[in-house]
Amino acid sequence: MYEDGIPCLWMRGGTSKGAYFLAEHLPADPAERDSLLLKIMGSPDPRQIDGIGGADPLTSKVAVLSPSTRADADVDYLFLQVFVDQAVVSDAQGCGNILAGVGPAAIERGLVKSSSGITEVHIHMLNSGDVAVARIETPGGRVNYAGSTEIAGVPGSHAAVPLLFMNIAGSMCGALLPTGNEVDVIDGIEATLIDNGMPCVIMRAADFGLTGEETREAIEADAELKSRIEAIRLKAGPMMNLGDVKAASVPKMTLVSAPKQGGAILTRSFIPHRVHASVGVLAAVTVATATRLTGSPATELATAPSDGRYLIEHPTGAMEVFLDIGDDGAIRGAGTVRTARKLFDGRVFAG
Ligand SMILES: O=C(O)/C=C(\CC(=O)C(=O)O)C(=O)O
Repeated sequence: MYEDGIPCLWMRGGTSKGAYFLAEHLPADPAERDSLLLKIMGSPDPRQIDGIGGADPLTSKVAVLSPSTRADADVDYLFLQVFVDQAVVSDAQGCGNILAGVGPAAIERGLVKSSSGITEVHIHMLNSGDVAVARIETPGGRVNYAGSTEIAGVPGSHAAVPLLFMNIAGSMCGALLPTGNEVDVIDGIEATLIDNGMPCVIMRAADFGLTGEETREAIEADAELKSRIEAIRLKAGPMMNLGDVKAASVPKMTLVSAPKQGGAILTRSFIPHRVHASVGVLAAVTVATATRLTGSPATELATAPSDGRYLIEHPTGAMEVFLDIGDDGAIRGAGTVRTARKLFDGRVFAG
């Protein structure tokens, strides 16, 4: 049935890359769909040599788009993480980086009608049930990818894709603080279990003997550190209402330290086994949110900005996220700016 290939847009969204499909072009049955996606990406194989995946979790991602089932949205977006070296496809998280390509892809595919100038796309994120708003440059009704916006972790400059999130607390865990505590202790380590768009476990890098400035490669080479962090993750999963997370890509294990480049806080994020080359969008929003608690390890290390603009430092620079904080101190919304680029439009073959 798929011998003639499947229409596929290969796009960079923020600091990630992924395959964007229309749901109507994929099997409706999730098990059949996932086994097809594993073949397309070339998983399981650390090199993904027989597929289009980039042998890194950040380049082994899928967006499935369909007409929106909600009156307040233009398009439905299901995010799927295709594991590189395991035969696993997970919908247990969303992805704010791949989200940056959803508006452009929906317009390219005719799912969303463009305006001349800026097209505002309301995106129903199926993984969490929340709606995000993306503003896409569409001069003359065509998506424009060129521009002067730079984001850390991506060479060059491109058209800005502002993203706005509302009511994302408890996106996958049911509550901002799923255990009801600002701090829990797991295996002797103080941790904030929190979800403001992304389930994260936030711990001090110093509690693992790290400065927080170690490279992605150095951290990944430390097998003992990785196994301590994985043991904590497996215990945190059920505490966060995520159940058994052995085969899930969440929670993200985030080590924090005092900022080193004038930002709000420095991060190293396990996603969950490899270390992120930068930081996830919704993960950055969640870390910024943790710095506003009273007792979190993130709070004591952070330098709080006065204007709601949090620079979340990461291995390749810093990501700015904006928190819209009400007079009562509650976070009403969050935003960031990403860029996206269409890399390839064609048909992909599953073999
Ligand atoms: O955490 C990951 O696995 C990678 C992500 C997630 C993301 O974007 C987010 O947190 O919103 C990414 O940077 O693409």
